[in-house]
Amino acid sequence: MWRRVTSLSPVISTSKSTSFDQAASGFKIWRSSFSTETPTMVKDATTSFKERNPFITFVLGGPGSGKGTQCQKIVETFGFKHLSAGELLRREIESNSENWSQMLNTIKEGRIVPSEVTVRLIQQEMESSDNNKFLIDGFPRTEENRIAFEQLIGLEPNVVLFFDCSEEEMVKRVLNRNQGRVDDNIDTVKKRLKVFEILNLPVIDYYSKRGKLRKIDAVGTEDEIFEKVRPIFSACAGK
Ligand SMILES: Nc1ncnc2c1ncn2[C@@H]1O[C@H](COP(=O)(O)OP(=O)(O)O)[C@@H](O)[C@H]1O
Ligand SMILES: O=c1ccn([C@@H]2O[C@H](COP(=O)(O)OP(=O)(O)O)[C@@H](O)[C@H]2O)c(=O)[nH]1
Ligand SMILES: [Mg+2]
Repeated sequence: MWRRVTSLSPVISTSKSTSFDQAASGFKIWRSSFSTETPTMVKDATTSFKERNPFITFVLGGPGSGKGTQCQKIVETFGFKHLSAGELLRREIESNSENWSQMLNTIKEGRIVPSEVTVRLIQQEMESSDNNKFLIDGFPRTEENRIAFEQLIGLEPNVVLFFDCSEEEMVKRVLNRNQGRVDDNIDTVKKRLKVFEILNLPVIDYYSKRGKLRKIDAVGTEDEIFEKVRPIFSACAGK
């Protein structure tokens, strides 16, 4: 029997700290290649980006909960710029960028790429965009991701969407996705669900306590779900 992830005990039983270590493991050497100092040029770009007063939405939910699908609809209706963290990482891998093989292995195992990498990619996309309304899809996936974004970008999201979906439905959707992704197989999906529960739910809880979370029941047709999403943006976009 599958249950909704928000009330689910781990699919593979390990302690929280063990799983966190698993999710973060393998990055010690990789991590050490990143400088902790922010170059002056980057600081200037970040300062001017903040002055643009962007509208930032984080879009969260387990694998297959429909984040990308609903982001597409939000883009069409409300004109946001869609940044999928997973897509940005996949693009990096395809372009054979530095650390591409570690990124690929991390994704294959359903673990989380170091924050510095992901935040840098998101930052580049936001700063080079003419659009000032952003949907950041599939990020932050961990508390560490969240804190890194706040520290490096110096901003918090205006709104956080959470697509709440049963595990049964998420597994079904991921296995039918047919996009040739290395992580859309049953073994990796189980790991991703576990990483979602242990590392992502605390982020969702954090934003819930700060009054920023908009939880959406993600079971139903794509259009039915979008009708629940629409009022959240109509309120701020005047549509
Ligand atoms: N409401 C829905 N009902 C059925 N299938 C859906 C629904 N929303 C999305 N899908 C399909 O499920 C798969 C996963 O959706 P996607 O938007 O990629 O999810 P996520 O980005 O959260 O992993 C895709 O093949 C998509 O077409
Ligand atoms: O901020 C992120 C976003 C994604 N990923 C990795 O990229 C994979 C695919 O993410 P995506 O958001 O594309 O998957 P989805 O939830 O949409 O199925 C994740 O399982 C992680 O391994 C990551 O490490 N950090
Ligand atoms: Mg997606």
